[in-house]
Amino acid sequence: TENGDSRGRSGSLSAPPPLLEEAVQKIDVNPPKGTRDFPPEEMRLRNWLFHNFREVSGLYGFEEVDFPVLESEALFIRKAGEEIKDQLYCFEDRGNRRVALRPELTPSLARLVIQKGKSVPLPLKWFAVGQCWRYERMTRGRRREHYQWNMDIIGVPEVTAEAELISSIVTFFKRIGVTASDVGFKVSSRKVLQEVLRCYSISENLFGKVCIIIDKIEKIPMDEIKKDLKSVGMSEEAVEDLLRVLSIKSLTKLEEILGGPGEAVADLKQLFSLAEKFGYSEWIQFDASVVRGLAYYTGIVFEGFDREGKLRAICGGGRYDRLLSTFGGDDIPACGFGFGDAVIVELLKEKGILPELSLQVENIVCALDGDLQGAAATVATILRDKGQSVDLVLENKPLKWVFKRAARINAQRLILVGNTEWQKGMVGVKILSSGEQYEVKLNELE
Ligand SMILES: Nc1ccc(Br)nc1
Repeated sequence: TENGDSRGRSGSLSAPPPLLEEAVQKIDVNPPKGTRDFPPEEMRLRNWLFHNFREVSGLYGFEEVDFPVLESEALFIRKAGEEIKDQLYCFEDRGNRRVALRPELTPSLARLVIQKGKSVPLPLKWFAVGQCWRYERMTRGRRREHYQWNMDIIGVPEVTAEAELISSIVTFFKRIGVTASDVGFKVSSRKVLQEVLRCYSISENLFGKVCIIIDKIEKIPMDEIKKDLKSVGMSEEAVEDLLRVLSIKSLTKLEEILGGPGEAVADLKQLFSLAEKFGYSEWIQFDASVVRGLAYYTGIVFEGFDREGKLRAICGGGRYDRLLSTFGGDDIPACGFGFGDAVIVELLKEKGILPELSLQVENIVCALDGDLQGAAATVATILRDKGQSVDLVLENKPLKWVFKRAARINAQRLILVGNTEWQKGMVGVKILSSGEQYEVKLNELE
């Protein structure tokens, strides 16, 4: 050892020196800023939520897909000044590649669709549940990760695709006890914006930038919105007209203002008619101010909101017909949505409808004597092979301790392996809800 002293940590001559003297380095046991752990109770809630995501996706015939959390940074570099780009969790890896933790799932999905090419016949109905990241200055103390449920329909240009997607979210809400009195969907189309900008012969390449500015309409002061719109080249008159159009809440009014039935109005009328047929008319409303904050949307956009107006958007989505071609793929129409795992939980808490989810174990098996631990393991295996859940007590513990643990894990039955019974090939069974107890032959235990 360094100091030539052969005594170990205990200082006695006999103890050998410790094999590896690791300096104790007290670590921060909290997760990194903006991230969450999921201890058992939180994990049960998350699993319940994801189970409903998956069940609904299955009801709509969607197939699950997934992608790496780490993507090439290039997938998310768009020049429209989106928040998602400003907060990209990006870095240079050891191979000097620019990479990023994905801030959303849609670009990865688009990449995979292009990669698969003709080998996957259209239309595709894919869903994913994945963790997404942003690097935000912690000044606002907001999270840096959340899980998103995405559903996307690739290869369907008709509005039936958007109507189907909104239907799937309505189905999800109904499954978890959220009603049309709790939440709604604001629906519009970016073609509204397009038609206004065309009136002022504002070039299409400003379209993305203008959308991103408009998306902040409820987040920053109106004069800042106007200043930003002018800074991208819009005239005073164009800005005033645009803002007037965006305040419209009726399709009829929109048609008047736009001077007749254009594509935007036609699409929205079809969507509202399909909503009637799907049976979710009471869940949706036209609101021209909805543009969503992602540059790639090209048509109908929608967002789920809580009617009390206390929470941020619950979910959002829309049509993105140009995204695949901007990645070098074919010109394939697409639409989809993202549904985060955080706001919905806040809503359930607000409404007092969080599900009661507790650990449920069918059996707790305990050896009454130290030398019966092996016998207890045999009993546990017999039950598990029959598909029964078993918490096997792994040490010699007093019965008081066993009963306390049985209560904590909500065990339904206590299986006691004692010498007297075991000699007869039997075990003791206690039904913990009723207190009823009896002995049963091992080969009759079920
Ligand atoms: N896009 C994104 C990623 C992570 C969080 Br938290 N919120 C939004």
